Amino acid sequence: MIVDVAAPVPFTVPLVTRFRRVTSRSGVLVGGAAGWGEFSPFPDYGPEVTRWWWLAAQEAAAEGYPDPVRDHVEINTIVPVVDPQRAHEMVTASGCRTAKVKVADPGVSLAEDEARIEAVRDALGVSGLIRIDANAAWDVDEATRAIRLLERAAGGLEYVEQPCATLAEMATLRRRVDVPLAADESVRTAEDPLRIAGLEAADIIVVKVQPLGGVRRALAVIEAAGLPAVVSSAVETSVGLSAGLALAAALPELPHACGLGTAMLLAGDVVADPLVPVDGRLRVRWVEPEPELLERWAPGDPEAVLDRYRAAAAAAGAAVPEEGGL
Ligand SMILES: O=C(O)CCC(=O)C1=CC=C[C@@H](O)[C@@H]1C(=O)O
Ligand SMILES: [Mg+2]
Repeated sequence: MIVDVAAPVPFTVPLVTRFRRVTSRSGVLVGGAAGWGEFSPFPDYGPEVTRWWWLAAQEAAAEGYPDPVRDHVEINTIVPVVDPQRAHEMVTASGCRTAKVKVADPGVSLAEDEARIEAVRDALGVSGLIRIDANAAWDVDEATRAIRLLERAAGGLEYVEQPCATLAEMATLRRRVDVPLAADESVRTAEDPLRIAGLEAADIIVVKVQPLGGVRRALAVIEAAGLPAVVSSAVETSVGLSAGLALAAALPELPHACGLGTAMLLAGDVVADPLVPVDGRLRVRWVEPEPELLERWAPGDPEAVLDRYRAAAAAAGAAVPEEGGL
């Protein structure tokens, strides 16, 4: 698939809080006949992985998105590893009824995770939902112990996201604890969800559009897995978030809040009216970057960013234009 567009526009936007060991998000925006797409893989990925992210951007630009079946999507707020007071403030300010709390970060104690979760419960009230994300940090025994403690601190958990690294561990843990388990890092290729379902390793799959190569591919993966999906962002600008919003809007069933509330983790955005949830929901709409904002967020080293884009395109077996503007 080759897109008939102006050349890709590189950007770098700082994060307000360090997240996933990065302090800024860099990538490329690509405009086409159907709209705008974002290519923003995390820095540690090589072309064999980033080619999927490239395909997602091309889909948005060239084909656009499937028709939505809903006009709003319920959103969870995200609580990074911050102190309890900050966690409380973030949840209150978000207006969301569901919060996802990061836990088990290296060097952070379980007691600190408990205190953060208690603050989140206080901010949400009894009717709110709390999910936690351990990013594969625990083995089965550690996970069993931590989940019992953190479930008590939360007064009930909606689910635990990727407690352990492997599907075998997840399957064992799932038989030991009552809390539902969600697979995130274990969902990176189209085959993964099928294995998860087959091994009964998770109750829910977390799905991100860019790593799966686009909205249509993600829809097919979810259908094949036969598990409820939570659509999450890859901490993108509002252009990338709109691909997640399109996926969430097109899914026949959407029983959980989606992880698309990450615009506020960025110090700025490329669109004039960013996709920030209002009353815990995002209205389904598509966005366009503003030329002045693209200038503001132009990277110090645009060639380095564009090189990654070209390498991804080459890995995907396509050619991309070298030069141009908006
Ligand atoms: O799910 C959300 O609410 C927000 C997105 C989010 O948490 C993540 C996005 C991208 C990379 C991650 O480390 C992180 C996650 O692990 O889920
Ligand atoms: Mg996760």
